[in-house]
Amino acid sequence: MSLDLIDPTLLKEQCYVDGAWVGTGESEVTNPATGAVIARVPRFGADEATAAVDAAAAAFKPWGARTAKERSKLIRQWYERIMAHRDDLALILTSEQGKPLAEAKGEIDYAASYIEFYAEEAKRIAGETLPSHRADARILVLRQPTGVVGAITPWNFPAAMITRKAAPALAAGCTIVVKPAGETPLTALALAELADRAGIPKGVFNVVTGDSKAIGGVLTSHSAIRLVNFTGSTDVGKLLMRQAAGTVKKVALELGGNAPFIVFDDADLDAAVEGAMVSKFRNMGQTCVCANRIYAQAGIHDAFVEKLTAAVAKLKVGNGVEAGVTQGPLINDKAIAKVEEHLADARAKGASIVLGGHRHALGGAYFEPTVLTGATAAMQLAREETFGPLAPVFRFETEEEVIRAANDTEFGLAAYFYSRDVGRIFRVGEGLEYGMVGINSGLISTELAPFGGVKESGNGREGSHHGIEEFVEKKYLLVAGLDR
Ligand SMILES: NC(=O)c1ccc[n+]([C@@H]2O[C@H](COP(=O)([O-])OP(=O)(O)OC[C@H]3O[C@@H](n4cnc5c(N)ncnc54)[C@H](O)[C@@H]3O)[C@@H](O)[C@H]2O)c1
Ligand SMILES: O=C[C@H](O)CS(=O)(=O)O
Repeated sequence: MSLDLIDPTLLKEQCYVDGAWVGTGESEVTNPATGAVIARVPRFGADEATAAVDAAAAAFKPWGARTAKERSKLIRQWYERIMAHRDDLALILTSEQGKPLAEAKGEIDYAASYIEFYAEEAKRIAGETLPSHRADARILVLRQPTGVVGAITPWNFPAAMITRKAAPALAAGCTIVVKPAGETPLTALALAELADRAGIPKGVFNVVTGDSKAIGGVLTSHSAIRLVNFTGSTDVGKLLMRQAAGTVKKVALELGGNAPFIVFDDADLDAAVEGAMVSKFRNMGQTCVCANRIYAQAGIHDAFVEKLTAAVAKLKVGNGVEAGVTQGPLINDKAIAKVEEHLADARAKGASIVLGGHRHALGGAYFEPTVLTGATAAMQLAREETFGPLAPVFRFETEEEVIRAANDTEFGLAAYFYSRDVGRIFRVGEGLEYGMVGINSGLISTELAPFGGVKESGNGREGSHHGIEEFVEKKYLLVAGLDR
């Protein structure tokens, strides 16, 4: 089945290794909106993954030997080709992941923004000299590329989760092997095609699809891999961390979340509803930074629930390629089952459904955007990431109580709150144990900020000048004998 692309050659059904398209399509890629098979990609294993890492290792020294300006120019050319093919990339993304086309175009812009940023950052990776302890010696600190990067990425952002790693990696002089999620390989392969067209040398950027355990086993053990860069669930992140320990690799982890979204009595209620909508229902609730628990202070609770429900009722569920659709399908039946499990548990423990609460009449992987009230800490949805269009509202009385509740989780990725009290903004902003806090905004992600979490949400930072640190090693030279 072909997609209605302007450039059909962007739909790749082979892996990209060492500048060549290799393998034959065995694993089906399906459209979650229709269940139709849209492509077949190789089911590579350990041998093919090893060949990809060997290619990346062979390309590492030559790529690192290029000047920063040369790397910058090539990375910029990759950005320009992505933007030139934005609509096709968005259609491929929606077809394999399900998000509405408008959101997919937004993701392509967001993904490209990391490449644009790090094309420039490549020229700003500077070393330093430090005051020496000896008159005859000088201390020079170099920042050199870490080495070959093994990247494993999730299905919910098939473009951005790859460029958030590949862009700083290439900027630093690293080479990379990417294993995208089995559900959404086509976007990654299209990005590889555009990297090739941009003139990124062979072996620098490689994409392999297939057996995640076998490929992950190579990416966490091959001696040439110096950084394992993972975005996905906390459970898999812990597994990869253990596997990487065997060869003492650096590990950068962007893991699961359980975001609290807090609305105080002094909030701008309309702004809070707008923020809750974008934070909760973006990508049908399938983002790591989605509001997972919505806390409404007693004074505004009922008014907030009424306004939120009215906004949710306006969401349009359907195939993401259809005009006006704001909620596509979830990625698969397993995702639906998790939403239903959380819903059933919550209702059994006293929650009430205000809106939605059922599989959508469209069938398949569609689910009604849902609002619950009466949510409590005893419910599964308070402890686990729902990853679906389920908005549970918790009532609270005091600032101290809600900070305790918000922090009562092993996760620490994103948190949000709405208040116009400057003292409260600093007390709560500093008191929340998260890597990122949105204050009076439900959308916080940008390439200009260091995205990442604490606790069991991970340890890496992606974006801003901080995002280059994972990809460089500091080495110092002590140059002595300068008095002879
Ligand atoms: N913190 C972030 O920036 C961020 C961003 C997106 C998604 N996520 C998290 O990812 C999860 C959803 O994505 P998902 O379902 O794709 O996560 P997942 O952990 O199931 O899969 C992520 C990737 O890991 C691979 N994988 C799975 N098991 C593996 C193994 N044993 N060895 C090697 N690779 C393996 C998958 O094929 C996929 O490519 C959610 O928890 C979400 O919060 C976090
Ligand atoms: O799902 C995780 C993504 O990192 C969300 S965002 O697009 O960066 O906000």
